[in-house]
Amino acid sequence: MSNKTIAFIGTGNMSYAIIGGMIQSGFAPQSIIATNRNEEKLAKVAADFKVKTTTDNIAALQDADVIVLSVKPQMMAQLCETLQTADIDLSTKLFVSVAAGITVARLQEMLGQPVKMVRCMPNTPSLLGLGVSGLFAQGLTSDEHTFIEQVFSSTGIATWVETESQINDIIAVTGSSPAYFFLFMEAIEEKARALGFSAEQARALVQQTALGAAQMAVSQPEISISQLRANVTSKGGTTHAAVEHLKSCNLHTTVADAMDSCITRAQQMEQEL
Ligand SMILES: NC(=O)C1=CN([C@@H]2O[C@H](COP(=O)(O)OP(=O)(O)OC[C@H]3O[C@@H](n4cnc5c(N)ncnc54)[C@H](O)[C@@H]3O)[C@@H](O)[C@H]2O)C=CC1
Ligand SMILES: O=C(O)[C@@H]1CCC=N1
Repeated sequence: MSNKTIAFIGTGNMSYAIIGGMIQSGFAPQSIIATNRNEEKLAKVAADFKVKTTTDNIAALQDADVIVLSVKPQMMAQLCETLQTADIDLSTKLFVSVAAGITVARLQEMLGQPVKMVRCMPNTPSLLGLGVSGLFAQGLTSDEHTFIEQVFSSTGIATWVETESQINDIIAVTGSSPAYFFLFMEAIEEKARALGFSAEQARALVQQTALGAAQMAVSQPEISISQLRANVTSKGGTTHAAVEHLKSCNLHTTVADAMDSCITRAQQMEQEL
C-alpha cells in the first residue's frame, strides 16, 4: 500500500463511507486525516476508524499529499477560497472532488489555479466495501493513478470514464441509485406494515429480500436479471399479477425519466455553482 497521506475535507456521510471502506480493506488509519467544522462528527470518525481528525482544514492540507474535497456542492466555493489563501503550494497536491455538479474547470477556478484534479462519483455502500466509484482525470502520473485506484477499489468497484460528462451519467446509475432502491424498499415496508406486520418484521422481511435478490444476481452472473425475475414469475400466478401492474404503471419509463432528471440536475448545478 502506498505511503501517501490522504485528507478528507468535510467528512460527512460520503467521506465517512469511503474512510470506512478504506480502513476495512487495510489502509493505515494514520495515513488518513478527516476534517469537519463540527467536532461531534469528527469524534465519531475518530472513535470508529482511529484516523487523525482536525477542524483545521489548512493543517490537513499542509500534511496531506491527496486532498478529497467532500463538502456539499453549495459549500465548495467558500471552502476552496480558504484553501487558496493558505500559504501552501497547491501544485504539489493531488485533489479529488466527490461533489456532484462541479466540473474540473470550475473547481480549478475556485482554487485559483490549474491544480491536478480527479472527479470521483462514489456511493454510500462504499462503507461496506460494496461501493461503486466512477473516476475521471487527465494528466495523472502512473503513481497517482495507482493510488487513486487503490483508494476507491478498496471501497468496492472503481471504474474510469473517458469524458467528464460521463460522471453525470454515473451519478444517475450508481451515485444516487442507492436512494432509488431504498425508496422501493420503503414502499414494500410501508405496505407490509399496512398488511399488519410489525415494524420490526416489515423491516426484516424487506431488507432480507433485497439482500437475497441482489446476492442472487451477483452470484449467478450467467443468468440475466430479467431471467432471475422470470424465475420468480409463475405463469398466471401471483408475481405475474404484481409485475404486470408495475409494468402498466410504466415502471421502466418512470425509472429512465428519473435518471434523466438526475443528469439534468447535475448539468444545471454545473451552471449555477
Ligand atoms: N451522500 C451521497 O450519497 C453522495 C454524496 N456525494 C457528494 O459528496 C459530497 C458530500 O456529501 P455528503 O457527505 O452527503 O454531505 P454531508 O453534509 O453529510 O457532509 C459534508 C460535511 O462537510 C462539513 N463541512 C461543510 N463545510 C465545511 C468546511 N468549510 N470545512 C470542514 N467541514 C465542512 C459539514 O459539517 C458536513 O458534515 C457532496 O458534494 C455530494 O455531492 C457524492 C456521491 C454520493
Ligand atoms: O444527491 C446528491 O446530489 C448526491 C450526489 C449523489 C448522491 N448524493
